[in-house]
Amino acid sequence: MNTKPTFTAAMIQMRSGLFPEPNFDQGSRLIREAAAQGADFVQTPEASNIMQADRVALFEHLRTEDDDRSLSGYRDLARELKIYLNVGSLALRLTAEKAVNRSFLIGPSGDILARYDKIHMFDIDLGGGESYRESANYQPGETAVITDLPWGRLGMTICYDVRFPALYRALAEAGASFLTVPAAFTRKTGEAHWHTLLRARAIENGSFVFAAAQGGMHDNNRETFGHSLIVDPWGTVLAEASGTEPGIVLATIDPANVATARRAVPSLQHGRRFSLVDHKSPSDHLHLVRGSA
Ligand SMILES: O=C(O)CNC(=O)[C@H](CS)NC(=O)CCC(=O)C(=O)O
Repeated sequence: MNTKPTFTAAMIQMRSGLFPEPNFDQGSRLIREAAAQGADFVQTPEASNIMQADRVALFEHLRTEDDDRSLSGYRDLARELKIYLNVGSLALRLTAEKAVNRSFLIGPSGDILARYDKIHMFDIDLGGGESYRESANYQPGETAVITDLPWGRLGMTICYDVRFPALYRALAEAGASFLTVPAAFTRKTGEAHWHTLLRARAIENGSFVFAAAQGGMHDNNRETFGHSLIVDPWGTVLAEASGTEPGIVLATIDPANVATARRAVPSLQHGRRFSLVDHKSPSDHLHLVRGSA
């Protein structure tokens, strides 16, 4: 295994369809390719196992964590290739009514080192008839998760979580140098927000951001943005998929850049120095008279 101070990270861009088996074939082929190119850490996107809009069909294909063949297949693959594998997320059955959107960190032994259940549900009306109700099928997690890679600590998140900066600040304050944001961003919000949100999370937390993405037109009629990214703690994009095609992007990661960026701009240490006053509350009004118009 790699014992150098630096490592190679690879983002797998996918176009998941309606059925777990071909999705696993697509993912594992690209993971093998990444490992062949020297990747030590590989991430797959959100919904690596299935993208299915119809609830009945979705639940027909969902398995529990213990019975999921994609998960056991990815564990075997991590062991065979001796890589750290972040399966960005798998949809898994939790109960008869609810699923969970769960991200895994699998070690080179094939063991599951950490799991994270997506906290923030994408319940959105985008306009033009484009609506999402993730919470109708999925039970949100309630726990932020941090774990260890040989090269530093890793904070795990998923997709829409990226819009909630307090989660990333909590992970960075708990020691994360690497933040994972596997995603299935919509084309519309991706065009407007994807690079900005990911670079902001990297810059404000002095952390690497890893974001493997779904891309293109899926069989469930969803269109996703692609542009899988690796961002360094200074906000520089180290690698980016050029569009929506399935494939891999790689970058060499030097964990020392975390300390360098945080020394240059110590915003993590300068945070949380305020209290908040509501000018509508009479008792607090006086505090604001001087400062506000
Ligand atoms: O449902 C599936 O099949 C897979 N899961 C997703 O696509 C998820 C939940 S609907 N997508 C997002 O969170 C998009 C967030 C986004 O696009 C934004 O924050 O702008």
